[in-house]
Amino acid sequence: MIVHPDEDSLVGSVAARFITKLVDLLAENDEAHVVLTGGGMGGQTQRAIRDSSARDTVDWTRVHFWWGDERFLPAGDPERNDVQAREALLDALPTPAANVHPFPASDEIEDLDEAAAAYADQLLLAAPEGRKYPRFDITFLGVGPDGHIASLFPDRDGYRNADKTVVAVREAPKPPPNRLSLTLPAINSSDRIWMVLSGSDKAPALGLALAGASANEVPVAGVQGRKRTVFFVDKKAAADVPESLIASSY
Ligand SMILES: O=C(O)[C@H](O)[C@@H](O)[C@H](O)[C@H](O)COP(=O)(O)O
Repeated sequence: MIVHPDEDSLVGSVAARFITKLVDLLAENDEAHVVLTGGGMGGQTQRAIRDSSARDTVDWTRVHFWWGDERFLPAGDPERNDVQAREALLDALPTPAANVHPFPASDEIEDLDEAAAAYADQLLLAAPEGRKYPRFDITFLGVGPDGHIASLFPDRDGYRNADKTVVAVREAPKPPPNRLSLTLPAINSSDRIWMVLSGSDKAPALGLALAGASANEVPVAGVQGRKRTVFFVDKKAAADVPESLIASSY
């Protein structure tokens, strides 16, 4: 857990760390796969990456972008996570369009379940032999006040089904009601999961997750990357975090 005094220093430091990590990953591998999130902190982090003076140290042509979830809306809708990410970051990068992998839009595939299956197919196409999804290097997640991550909300079925990589989400408590999301196993297949959250409304969810709440009640409690899982938070979000956990899990 890394605690920053305020939002600006939080997103600035996550952006710097992301750029450094990508440079290292691309020195070792031909490509890197990054999973983006929607929400306020996702957008702010993306803008901080775009505006970083170190941005051009990354060979962005070898980076692939995926999303952890999407709001099921028509292509180009300003509420879509991919539209927000293009505006905040991707449009400023030389990444080829073929490396950007948004979820289907509701005017491309009308049926939500078919759209979920289509994204699962896209993941499979990019997967190494015998796997269902690419090797995700870094997955960003925001966390809702109810502890949701991506579009995995509390007390719902189907998120932990290891056979599935993508789920159709209906009647989501956060608008819009129809969404698409990676499942928890797909998220947890990522080498690194970086959760970025700020504000006192997030403190109870973070406190519960760290106190051992079930992933069913507080989905963020089920997040566990293969190599590292880090919470990047501001002081307000860390209000209910025991002192002993701060920085020690980093
Ligand atoms: O589509 C979305 O809205 C998200 O992917 C969602 O999971 C978001 O990351 C959290 O709700 C946190 O959002 P904030 O950072 O705005 O609190």
